[in-house]
Amino acid sequence: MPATIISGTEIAKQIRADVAKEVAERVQAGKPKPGLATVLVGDDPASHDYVRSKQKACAEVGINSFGYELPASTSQQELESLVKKLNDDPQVNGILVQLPLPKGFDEESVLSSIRLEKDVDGFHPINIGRLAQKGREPLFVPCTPAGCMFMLEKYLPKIEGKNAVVLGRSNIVGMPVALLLIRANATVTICHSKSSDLPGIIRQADILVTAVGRPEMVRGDWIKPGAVIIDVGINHVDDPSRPKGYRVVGDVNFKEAVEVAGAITPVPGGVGPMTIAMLLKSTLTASKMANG
Ligand SMILES: Nc1nc2c(c(=O)[nH]1)N[C@@H](CN(C=O)c1ccc(C(=O)N[C@@H](CCC(=O)O)C(=O)O)cc1)CN2
Repeated sequence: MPATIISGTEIAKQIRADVAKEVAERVQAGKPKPGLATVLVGDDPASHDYVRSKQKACAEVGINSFGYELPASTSQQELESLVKKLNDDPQVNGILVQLPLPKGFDEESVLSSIRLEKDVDGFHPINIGRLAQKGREPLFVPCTPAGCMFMLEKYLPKIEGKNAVVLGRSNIVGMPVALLLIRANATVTICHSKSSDLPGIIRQADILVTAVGRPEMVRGDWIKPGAVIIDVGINHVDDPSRPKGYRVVGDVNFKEAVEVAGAITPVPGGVGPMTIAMLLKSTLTASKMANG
């Protein structure tokens, strides 16, 4: 039997509706609207698209968004001064600096300059550090990993004791998702491009999260029958038959994997939409922390 398709689009729609409802109730009760500042540096087209989508999503759920677009020639100091100004702005509950920053910026320093209470992206080194430590709680968790866990928990009632394999070790996805899986009491293996015998490692996975950026790298015969697969990869592959000249595929060969897995996220329409839904949820949480 083919795998259940985990539709991020549908789950995200529900989360967005819940956020919209709560925002409307709060505004009705006299609370201020939540506010998200988006900071975009440079002219990377994908980053522009993502920030536009985030601003549109904010508008749809009643969150104010304040967009800041800076040229790639902006200095580190100018960027951090903007963040500091936003830290002090009571209308801004969350600050999102779109990543990656253009070459030459000290990303860690920029992320560290965001006030912890406004770090809705969860990338502040203190929030990440707390995520990595037992008994410590981050104020916010990075949005894509949070979205992965939300989907996983919906389809797998018990994560505890399962073998989870994370393919990829990026700061944005691989490492934080591995930390979240450990917190959920899974037995976690992180593997990457330098690991030997990737197919052998992946065949042990009851849960597989891929975030490696290699189009359709994971083949169907690498998958343990019944596994739950969360494919975070967004890879553009040339396809002259498509209007844009490319199609978007994940890190997993979907056609093959769907015949073996128990459940799988599609690309597009899987983890991507969850990233933005979790950002809206975190911005609402930040507003509640600030305004009661
Ligand atoms: N500050 C941040 N920067 C980046 C993050 C982040 O969470 N915070 N994540 C990614 C990009 N990203 C959001 O910023 C993002 C990526 C993909 C999607 C999405 O919905 N993708 C669609 C497919 C899009 C396509 O066709 O190309 C899908 O998967 O259905 C949303 C947000 C890096 N930077």
